[in-house]
Amino acid sequence: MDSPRAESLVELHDLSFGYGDRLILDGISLTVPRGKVTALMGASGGGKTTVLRLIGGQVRAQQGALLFDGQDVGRLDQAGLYAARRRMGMLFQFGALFTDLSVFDNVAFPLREHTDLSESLIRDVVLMKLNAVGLRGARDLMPSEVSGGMARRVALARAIALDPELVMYDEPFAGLDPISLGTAARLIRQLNDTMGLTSIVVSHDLDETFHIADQVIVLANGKIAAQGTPDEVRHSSDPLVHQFVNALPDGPVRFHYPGASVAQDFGLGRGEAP
Ligand SMILES: Nc1ncnc2c1ncn2[C@@H]1O[C@H](COP(=O)(O)OP(=O)(O)OP(=O)(O)O)[C@@H](O)[C@H]1O
Repeated sequence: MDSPRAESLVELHDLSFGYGDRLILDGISLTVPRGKVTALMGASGGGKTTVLRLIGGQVRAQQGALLFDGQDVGRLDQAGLYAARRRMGMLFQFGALFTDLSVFDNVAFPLREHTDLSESLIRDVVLMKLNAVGLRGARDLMPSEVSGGMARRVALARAIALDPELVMYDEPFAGLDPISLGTAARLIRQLNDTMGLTSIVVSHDLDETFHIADQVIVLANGKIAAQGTPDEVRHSSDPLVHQFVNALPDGPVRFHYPGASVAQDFGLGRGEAP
C-alpha cells in the first residue's frame, strides 16, 4: 500500500481565500489523487479558476494549506515556486498560441525557454508531443491555418512539452463543436493515462466531463457541495448539486436576482399604488 501522502498530488486543507474582503473559498478541503482525472465544477464565479491559481501559486490563501506533492505552495520562496510550476502544465481556455510561430515552434517554445536540450532532441520531443495529440503532420502549419479544435490540441501538446506531473485545464472545451469537444475530452483522458499524468479539468460541460473524470468536485457558495465519483455526484440528494447536474434554472441558486416582488414592482395586490 502506498502511504497517504503518495496517493494525492494536491491537497487543500481548510483553505480560505478572498479577493480583498470578498470571501471566495470558505475553509475548503479536497484531495486530487495521483494518476486520476479530477473535474472541478460549479456555477460561474464559484472559485474554480481561483483554485487553479492557488495551486499554481499565482495567489496565496489567507488561511489553511495547499500542498503540492507534500510542499505547501503558499510558503514556497520564488525558487521553490518556480521549481513547483515546472512540474505543472496549464492550459487555459483559448490556449493562446503564438500567432507568428508555426505549430512546431509553439510546442518547442517551452523547451527552448526552460531546457538546454539540443535542437535535434527538441525536434524529437516536439514530434512526440504532436504525435500524442494527432498533429505530427501539421507541424509546419501556422496557427491561422488550423481549426479551433486543432489549435486547442497544439496548446495541449505545448502544455505537456516539459513532461509535467500535473496538468490543469481551464474550460478546455469552451467554444468547440461537439466532435472537437469529444476529441478533446478523450485526448485529456488518454494523455492522462498513457503519460501517467494527474489532471484537473475545470469545465461547464457536464456530459463530457462526467464521462472522463474519476472524481468530480462541485464548488458552490465558497464550499464543496459535492465530491465523489461522477455517479455519486449525479445521484446526489443535495438540492444545490441536484440543480447543478440537472441544469435546472431555479433551485437553491435563484434564477431571479434578489429584489422587490413582482406584485410590488407592478403595483398589484392589496391597495398598492399603481
Ligand atoms: N483578480 C480578481 N480580483 C477580484 N475578484 C476576482 C479576481 N479574479 C476573480 N475574482 C472574482 O472571484 C470570483 C471567483 O472567480 P473564479 O474565476 O475563480 O470563478 P470560476 O468558478 O472559475 O468562474 P467561471 O466558471 O465563470 O470561470 C468571481 O466572483 C470573480 O469575479
